[in-house]
Amino acid sequence: MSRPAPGAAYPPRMDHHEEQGPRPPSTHPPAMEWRGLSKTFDGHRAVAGVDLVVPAGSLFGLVGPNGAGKTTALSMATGLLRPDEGTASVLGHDVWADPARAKGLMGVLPDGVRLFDRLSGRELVTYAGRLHGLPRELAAERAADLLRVLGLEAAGEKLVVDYSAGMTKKIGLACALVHAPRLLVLDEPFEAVDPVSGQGIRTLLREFVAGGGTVVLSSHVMELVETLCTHVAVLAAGRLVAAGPVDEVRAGSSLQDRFLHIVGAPEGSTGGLPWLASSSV
Ligand SMILES: Nc1ncnc2c1ncn2[C@@H]1O[C@H](COP(=O)(O)OP(=O)(O)OP(=O)(O)O)[C@@H](O)[C@H]1O
Repeated sequence: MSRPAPGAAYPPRMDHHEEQGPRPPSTHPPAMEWRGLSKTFDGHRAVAGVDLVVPAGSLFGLVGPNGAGKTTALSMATGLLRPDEGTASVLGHDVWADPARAKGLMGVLPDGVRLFDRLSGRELVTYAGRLHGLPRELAAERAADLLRVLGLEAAGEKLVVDYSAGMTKKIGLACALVHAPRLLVLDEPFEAVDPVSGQGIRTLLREFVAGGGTVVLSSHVMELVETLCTHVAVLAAGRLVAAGPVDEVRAGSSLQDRFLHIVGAPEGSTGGLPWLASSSV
């Protein structure tokens, strides 16, 4: 799809109250909807009025350069960081006005997960299930299933503090899945994960969507987003600069090329560090 004018919201923001009257109740609310989400840190607008609609049943990739505001936006949208302005809803439930309902529908893998890492992996996933109200036996059964599917069975009794970075990511994903949410929000779920596990997670996410779920994930790996996701949004400097079905956003190019074009990557040599050349010593 075409790139909105710089600073423009996607989809175009409409004042329903003034122009359209109150929005009619929908029987099929989007899986996630952001309206005017904004956050400023120390005078820096990390997220600047972002509107986004995530259709139910989509596998939605969120991409953008380092510091673009992806984690900040996802944190606001999942109830981890209060927005300065704007709203976020999950399947029609406002995340900040009705947090218990919205959070019950969501499974979240935040960036830099802070886990109860003095528990074993099995205990942690079971505990996450209990926090979501699952009976003890069911939580334990699902924890066993998730450890198996994510290749963590052998490490199930090991303390999470002793897990590698990739194992920690996978146990965080297991915690996000244990209550069978309708929407998964995953901040860089493939970071530090080995290729075999990565393939397993791709399959798991596809099956989750085939079973009626929706996934929102952030990633820096364009090939992964291009092959896995149905939709993509590009954030740059806190603003949404493109969004839509992957084929529309990439517009005949690879997503990588389109991304570089959209965010305005510099071309050619950096020309900046001549002292790095071996020949200079
Ligand atoms: N707690 C904070 N205090 C101050 N500034 C922050 C804080 N969190 C984020 N920022 C700033 O907000 C901006 C957006 O950061 P954010 O982590 O959301 O970006 P990102 O797109 O997730 O980046 P990356 O791809 O590197 O993970 C950056 O300029 C960052 O320095």
